[in-house]
Amino acid sequence: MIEVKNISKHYRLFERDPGLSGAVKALFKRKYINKTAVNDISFTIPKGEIVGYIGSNGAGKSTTIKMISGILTPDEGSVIVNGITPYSDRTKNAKNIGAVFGQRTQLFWDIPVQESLELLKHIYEVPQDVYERNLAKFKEVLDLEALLPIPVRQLSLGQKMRCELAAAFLHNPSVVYLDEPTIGLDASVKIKIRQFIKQMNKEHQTTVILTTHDMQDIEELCHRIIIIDKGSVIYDGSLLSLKQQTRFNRTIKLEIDSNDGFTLPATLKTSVHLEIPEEEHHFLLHFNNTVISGSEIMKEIMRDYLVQDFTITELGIEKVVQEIYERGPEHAEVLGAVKVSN
Ligand SMILES: Nc1ncnc2c1ncn2[C@@H]1O[C@H](COP(=O)(O)OP(=O)(O)OP(=O)(O)O)[C@@H](O)[C@H]1O
Repeated sequence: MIEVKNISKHYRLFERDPGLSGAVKALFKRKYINKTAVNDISFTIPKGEIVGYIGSNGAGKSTTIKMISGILTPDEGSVIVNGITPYSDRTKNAKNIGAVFGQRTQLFWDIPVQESLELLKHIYEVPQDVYERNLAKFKEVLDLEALLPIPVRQLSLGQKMRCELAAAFLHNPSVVYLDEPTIGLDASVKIKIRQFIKQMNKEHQTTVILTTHDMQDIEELCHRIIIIDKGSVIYDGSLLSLKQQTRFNRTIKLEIDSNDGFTLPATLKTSVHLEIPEEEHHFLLHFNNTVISGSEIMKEIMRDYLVQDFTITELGIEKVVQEIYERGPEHAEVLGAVKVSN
């Protein structure tokens, strides 16, 4: 169980006037400004949940994760993870958690992966039988066998990431923080990694906080997402409800046999948004399926037009989230996708 209560983090930044005179002035008098990276964030994550923690670049994701995992201390507020305050009790906290932080490694650069894992076994005091069982499983699910004799520095990005995940889950931690675990990886490695996270979560009830810009990761792994923007939570809820609440969550691609163009029937004007793409005789109709169904729309259109073909697609999460990022928290209400939790 993770309880985050009203945490904020401000960075103190050194500010210098431009040019040579600025550099000289700064030698004698330093000017600082405060930058708020995380602003009064609260949420609770029960045991066994996989939560996607997402936001655009610089939104404050890493800063939040660093506070929850004990690397940084919040300036205000508090964090409790399984009864422990992570930044106050770092040693005890380390035994309970696993982490993969993007480009950084917890494996030893110059020695074979197997020896790195052995060392971590001792550091985390993992019983031999648990170690052997886990290693056997990791070999199978992450396809590790061939990588174990190789030093980390000789591994490709995807190979290294598979080993990092094995290291993060080696001691059966109750909470795992994953910061961009699939960044830059090819599709087959991404699939492997997602399968592995799912399996570990299912078998051990591992709580996972996943930070990623890859919306496929979110779609496949997380029922709940927390979206932050400019340091504040702008959405905390299910992925499904985010999609449903978005202004348009479906699109009909329509091909009609008409040289006179296409106008929306009056009955659809309030519920359907028409987009006219470059392609001749093709039209896009955006709508929300909780307001009007695709078949109702098609019935109306077929009264006036000869429809050659049509397809209905669901709005991908990329689009939903992109719209929220672009509009920002101040416009999120218009989008109808906001449920602020704190
Ligand atoms: N050590 C630091 N010193 C000063 N400012 C920092 C520091 N770390 C982060 N920031 C600033 O705090 C804000 C939040 O940064 P953070 O790294 O938490 O964002 P993020 O959501 O993880 O971004 P990204 O997706 O790009 O990794 C940014 O404006 C960043 O410039």
